[in-house]
Amino acid sequence: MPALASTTRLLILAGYSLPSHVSTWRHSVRFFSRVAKEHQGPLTLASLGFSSQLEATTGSTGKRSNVENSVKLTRSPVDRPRSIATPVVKATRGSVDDIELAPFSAKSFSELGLPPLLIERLESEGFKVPTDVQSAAIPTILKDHDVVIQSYTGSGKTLAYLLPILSRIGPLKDANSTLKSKDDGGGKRKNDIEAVIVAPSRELGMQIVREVENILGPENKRAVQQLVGGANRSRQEEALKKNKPVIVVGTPGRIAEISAAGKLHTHGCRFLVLDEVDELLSFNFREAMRRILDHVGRKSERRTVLVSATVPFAVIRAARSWSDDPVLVQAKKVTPLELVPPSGPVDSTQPASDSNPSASQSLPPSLKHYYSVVKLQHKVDALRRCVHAMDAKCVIAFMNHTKQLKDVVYKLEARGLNAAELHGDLGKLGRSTIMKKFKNGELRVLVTNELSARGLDIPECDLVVNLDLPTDSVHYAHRAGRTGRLGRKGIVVTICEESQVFVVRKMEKQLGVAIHSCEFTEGKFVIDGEEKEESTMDGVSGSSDMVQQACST
Ligand SMILES: Nc1ncnc2c1ncn2[C@@H]1O[C@H](COP(=O)(O)OP(=O)(O)OP(=O)(O)O)[C@@H](O)[C@H]1O
Repeated sequence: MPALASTTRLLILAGYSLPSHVSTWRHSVRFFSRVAKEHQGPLTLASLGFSSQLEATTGSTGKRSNVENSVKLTRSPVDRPRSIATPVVKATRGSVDDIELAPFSAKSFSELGLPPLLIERLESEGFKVPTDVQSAAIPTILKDHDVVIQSYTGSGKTLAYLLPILSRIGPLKDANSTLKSKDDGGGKRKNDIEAVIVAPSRELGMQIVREVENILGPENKRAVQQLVGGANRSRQEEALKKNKPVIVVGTPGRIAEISAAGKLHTHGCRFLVLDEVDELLSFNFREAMRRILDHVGRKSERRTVLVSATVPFAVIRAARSWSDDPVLVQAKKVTPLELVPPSGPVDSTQPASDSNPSASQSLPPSLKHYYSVVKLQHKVDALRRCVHAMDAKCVIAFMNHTKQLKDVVYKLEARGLNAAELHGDLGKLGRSTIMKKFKNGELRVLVTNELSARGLDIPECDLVVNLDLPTDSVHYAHRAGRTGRLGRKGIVVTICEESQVFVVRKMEKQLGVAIHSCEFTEGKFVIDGEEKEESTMDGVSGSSDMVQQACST
């Protein structure tokens, strides 16, 4: 009985009172898995016709029973399946008026069980409607589950984990939240940090800090402290001592360093977030990550959140060892980890197919992909022609080697394009100055390496160019995801040599997207062959729409 099975699975995750044989979380996962295996498919909240209104209830049971006032999802007034078709939502936030394809499903943040103070702050910052992944992740984390969040680039994963955290700790937390706080006699020391958020780059770390500060508001900014590498360490340590923040956000090396120096107390940490987790698993971060994981308390006593647009199976393995009965949260879908196939939930290294439909789930659907074949020595000129033909205003060009960036910048500037290089060898100040100039439109082209591929949120970016081929489809996805954020239109152009076209074709298959061949001649963007008509309608004209929108924001 598939319908019954699905409903039961929904009820379990949604926190409905369960029959006594599934009254504990462990039981429920086992039961859940059994039913889900019978049913063969992931849990879908919206498709089963439940609204995500949350109400306080008492008597929560099971492993998570330390949540005395837990929340439960209630049925919508009309108890029948709601359409899962993506609604067209007009953005209410000032700078995001151009959102056309925003993947929202819950109608408001208040439906998700967030405390009133936090909702007020969200509204004053212009956040009115949660995205799909936020609609799925917020109630799940509020229900005290460990999660792996996977959703395409620019879909709002940061707020998806920040909001449930801020509703449990810090100045905006739910006044009725009865989770043991550090002052409740929970055995924690006064200066213990309550949430540790780790990101692989300084830029991403700083971006997350800004997002937390925005939500907290100016009077509460001190509740969060950045601990990113490249910045003055003693100042960071001073700030920790003086401000006693509840949240720290930083890069693995710096967090590990300050922790090893005994200046950061994270043993009582209640939330550990690993953003861009697949990157954090890389060899470079191994030692620092080990230190962090060894000093954030027991996994049963904290909630662990792993996040990325690309989730290879290594992440699933890491989640199993670092977190406690985690679930995989995707937009409109929550799946127990034991049901995730060994190929991974989003295996962008394998061809997209019926059996691997999720390969394309790391890319925003609104993106258009093209490639252009040129000789090696004409690549930079092709980039220049591409920028002009698209009339793009905010362009990120990716290369593989830091040494070549400067040369490209010189060539572009010599042809009248404002450009700058961004890479890890620049100091923190230099990097942030360039980012500022790029964001405020002083620079038209940012020439960069893999450093900028992960997590950077520059909503105005209307064109991404691969001046060198990315090493694989995962890298392609993260680079491409710097444009087309939150439902905006975006264009990705890969400039390559004839001998590299087969690599583009391979990534096309793995990602499950069409990458059309194109040229830039006489200031025009020309799509080759039969693809021309289709793309001219919504690609070329789309690009000029996009550019106008980018200009107006
Ligand atoms: N509910 C919302 N309403 C309006 N804007 C939102 C909402 N949620 C997030 N945003 C904005 O959308 C943009 C993208 O969000 P975010 O950076 O969290 O995406 P992401 O999924 O983490 O992307 P990536 O995978 O590239 O890291 C940000 O500018 C953020 O402020």
